[in-house]
Amino acid sequence: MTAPAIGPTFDGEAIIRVRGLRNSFGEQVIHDDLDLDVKRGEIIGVVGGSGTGKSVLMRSIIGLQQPDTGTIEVFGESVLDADVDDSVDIRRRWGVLFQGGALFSTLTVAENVQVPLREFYPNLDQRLLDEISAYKVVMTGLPPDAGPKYPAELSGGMKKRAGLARSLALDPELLFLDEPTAGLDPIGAAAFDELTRSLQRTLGLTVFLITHDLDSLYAICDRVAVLADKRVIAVGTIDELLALDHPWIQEYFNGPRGRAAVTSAERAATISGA
Ligand SMILES: Nc1ncnc2c1ncn2[C@@H]1O[C@H](COP(=O)(O)OP(=O)(O)OP(=O)(O)O)[C@@H](O)[C@H]1O
Repeated sequence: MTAPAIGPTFDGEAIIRVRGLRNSFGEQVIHDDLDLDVKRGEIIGVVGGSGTGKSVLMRSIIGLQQPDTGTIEVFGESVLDADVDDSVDIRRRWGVLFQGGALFSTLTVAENVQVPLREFYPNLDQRLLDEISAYKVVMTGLPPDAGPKYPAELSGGMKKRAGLARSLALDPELLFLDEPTAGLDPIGAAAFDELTRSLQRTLGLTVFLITHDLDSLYAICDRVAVLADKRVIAVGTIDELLALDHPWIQEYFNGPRGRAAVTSAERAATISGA
């Protein structure tokens, strides 16, 4: 069964297409008959209560979690049936920022950015690796002298940017971000949102964004997918979701934090339009 179709009919190209996904750990069923389409070029926010399986969904899509059943296509290719060569070709085209950044603590920022480059292009010479990593560091708003620093020498916001720089190392078409603004103060989080939006526009990225941050949803997401009851119960713009009579959706978007996010989004729109 597909998720309720709400809002405009989806007629664009699906860069991610998930059908009938089921994931379980022992007796615990996380997803059951989950469907989701992600359109090329959009920022899709993925929300849901804690433990509803947002990260497991992302891990399934990127091939780190073998589902019980279902199909997952990315770039029109089946992720689950891909042979080793196809799998490398697919993985080369996406970047991932895991929850917490997951930087290698014993490597500098530049070396962290070079990890995927070395993995996928083992013959690149060191000068080129240094040039590419320096470019990615600056692209994510870090000062150029951040390259030789170790993660422990960076602030929380800088670590996130370093993780983002690494996820962009291979010039991906598709970016997976798992709670990128968690742990940042509101100003740092807003700056990271702005960076995500600007990179998405400049580089023509599609972004799969798992977040609890209502401000991020309002500020940068084109559509939002809601996980509940083991599946995606609705996908649409926030206005479209607000029109649905689902208790979790109403509580989430219309609760005190949701209303505060609307106010701050309206304020930001007024300032940028002034
Ligand atoms: N490798 C694993 N083995 C067993 N259970 C797991 C494993 N990975 C995830 N789970 C369980 O699957 C459920 C969904 O986890 P997941 O991390 O996807 O939730 P989430 O929606 O991302 O939550 P949060 O918003 O708190 O990060 C949780 O109950 C979690 O304990």
